[in-house]
Amino acid sequence: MERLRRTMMFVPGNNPGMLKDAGIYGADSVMFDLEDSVSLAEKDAARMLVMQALQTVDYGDTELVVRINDLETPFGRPDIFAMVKAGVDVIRLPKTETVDDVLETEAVIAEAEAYFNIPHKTTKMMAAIESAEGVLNAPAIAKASDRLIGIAIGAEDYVTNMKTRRYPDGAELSFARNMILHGARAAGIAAFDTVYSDVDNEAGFKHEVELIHELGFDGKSVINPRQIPLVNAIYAPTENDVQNAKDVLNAIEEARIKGSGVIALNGKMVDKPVVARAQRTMMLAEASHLVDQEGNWHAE
Ligand SMILES: CC(=O)SCCNC(=O)CCNC(=O)[C@H](O)C(C)(C)COP(=O)(O)OP(=O)(O)OC[C@H]1O[C@@H](n2cnc3c(N)ncnc32)[C@H](O)[C@@H]1OP(=O)(O)O
Ligand SMILES: O=C([O-])CC(=O)C(=O)O
Ligand SMILES: [Mg+2]
Repeated sequence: MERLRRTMMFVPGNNPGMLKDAGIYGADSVMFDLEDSVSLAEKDAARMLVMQALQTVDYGDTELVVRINDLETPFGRPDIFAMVKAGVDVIRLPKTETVDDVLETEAVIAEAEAYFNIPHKTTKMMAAIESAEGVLNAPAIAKASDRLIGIAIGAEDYVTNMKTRRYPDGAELSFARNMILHGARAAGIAAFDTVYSDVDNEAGFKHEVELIHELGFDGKSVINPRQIPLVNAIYAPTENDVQNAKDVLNAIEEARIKGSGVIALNGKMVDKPVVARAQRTMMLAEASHLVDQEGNWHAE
């Protein structure tokens, strides 16, 4: 079954309390940060702390991601070696601009795996795109390595590069979001939306999540545990969605028995793409524990 990645929670790598408790809030993935939330003076200490957390804390089946410093900095290479050694699931490359950025990072990951006798390609990657150059290269970046599980937009750096700022309607991100989504879908990998920094603005956050859900993003980076249930609520199929999906699947089965690939259900055409969407709804409902294995609704 496809892995759910609705929420990926940033956790500053220099905060031992947050690192220890990061797994308890129900994020699908946690992302320990060694990059922009850590000051230069704390880079080495944060790397040690994150490594220790990965090796000692039980995060259950939460996906473990680390945002490293890029290889242009003196921290990038030691970050990769430490995280590969500690068994991180995914390394997130920040500020990715070109295919070469991905390939250079991948080469160091492969070197670290060989050095620590870890099977080749154990460590997955994701690339954050945070500039005009990166956005224009998004489709190629998404196809640059078979280690990539997804690409993400990093809007704070992106709007800075674009000489604008973030606005409530998100018009300034429209082109970048669409490039990243199309790049990801064309490569068959996941697309992640960016952080929403105004943590106390619940209405504004929900508005943004509704927009990115409608566009087709797999999920969103979050910076605070309070944002997690808000994303999950918008991504969860409703009981009505599940019923409709089941009706579609039953109707197409009836059509198949009659030797047809198309049938009308309540006056609407049901054919292959409608069936594919219904199957995805059932997959999401099952992965979100809203239905049992027979597809019966059992949420409270
Ligand atoms: C542009 C970029 O690069 S964004 C990525 C880098 N930025 C980050 O990683 C920031 C991460 N987030 C944070 O540091 C914080 O959530 C802030 C500063 C935004 C808000 O902090 P607060 O107002 O203290 O948050 P809040 O009061 O909601 O915290 C409630 C609890 O959740 C914990 N918590 C808050 N954010 C996080 C987090 N990101 N990860 C883990 N735990 C967290 C707090 O430690 C607190 O725990 P406690 O109740 O045991 O004391
Ligand atoms: O990737 C993110 O969502 C956070 C980030 O670094 C940015 O917005 O610049
Ligand atoms: Mg950034």
